Amino acid sequence: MTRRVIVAANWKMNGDSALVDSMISGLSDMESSNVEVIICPSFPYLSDLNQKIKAADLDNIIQVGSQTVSKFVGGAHTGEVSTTMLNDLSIKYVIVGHSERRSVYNETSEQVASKVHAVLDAGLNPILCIGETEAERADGKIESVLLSQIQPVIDEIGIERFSDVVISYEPVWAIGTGKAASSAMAQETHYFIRQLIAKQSKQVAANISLLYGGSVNAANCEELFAQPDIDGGLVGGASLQAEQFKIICSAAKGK
Ligand SMILES: O=C(CO)COP(=O)(O)O
Repeated sequence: MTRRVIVAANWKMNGDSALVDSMISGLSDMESSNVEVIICPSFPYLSDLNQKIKAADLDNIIQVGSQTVSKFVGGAHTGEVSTTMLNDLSIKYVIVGHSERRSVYNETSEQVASKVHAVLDAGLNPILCIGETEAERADGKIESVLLSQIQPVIDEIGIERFSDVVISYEPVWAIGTGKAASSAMAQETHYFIRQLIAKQSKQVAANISLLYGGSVNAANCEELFAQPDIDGGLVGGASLQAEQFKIICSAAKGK
C-alpha cells in the first residue's frame, strides 16, 4: 500500500446513540480531501454509525473502524467479535494493540501480532498502536520498547505485508493527559520508527503511514502534522467534539 494521510477518531468507551447523531450532523459539511477520516466507536454503534454515514452521503469521506477484534474467526469465544462480523458490517479499519488493551487487558505483542494477521487475512486495515511509558522513556528504553512491539508483527506477517499496516505511535504518557509530545519529539520518534522498518525494507518504510496519537487537539495538530514523518493522527478526547475533530482533519489536508 502507498503512504496515506489518515486522521482516525478513537471514541474509546465513550458515546451513545446521541453522539452518533450529533457527529453525523456536525460533520455533514465535511468535504472530500486527501485525508482518510476514520471513526472508531464501541462495537454497539458500528453498524448505526456506518449506516448513518452512508445515508448522509459521507461514505466517500468518512470510514468506520472498530477499536479491537478477536484473533479467532468464530466459535466458542464468549464476548468476542470476529473479523468476519466486522466484514459483514462493512467495517474497514481495526485498531489493534492500543496501550489500554495492552496494559488493562494484558494483550501481549504476540497476541497483537496474531490480531494484525487475522485483520489482514480478512481484507481489513489494521491500525497498530505502539508506544512507550513514561518510565521506559526515562530509562532510555524507547527504541527497544518500540522494536519489541513492532518486530513480533513483522515476524508474524512478513515484511512485505507490513506495508498494509498503519502504525500509530502513541506515547502512553501523552494519552489522555493533555501533555502531547512536542512536534520535535514526535518527529524524532517517527523518524526512528521509519528507520527501524527501513532496515528490513526501504520500500515498506517509505510507504507505511505513521500516525501520532496522544493529546492531539485543535491547537497542536497543525504543528504535529507538519512534521515530515507524521502522516496524520489517532485522536481520543478531541474526536468526541465535531468542531474540534473537523479542525484536526483539516490540519492534515495537503500533506
Ligand atoms: O489513545 C488515544 C487515541 O487512541 C489518544 O487519546 P487522547 O487524544 O484522548 O489523548
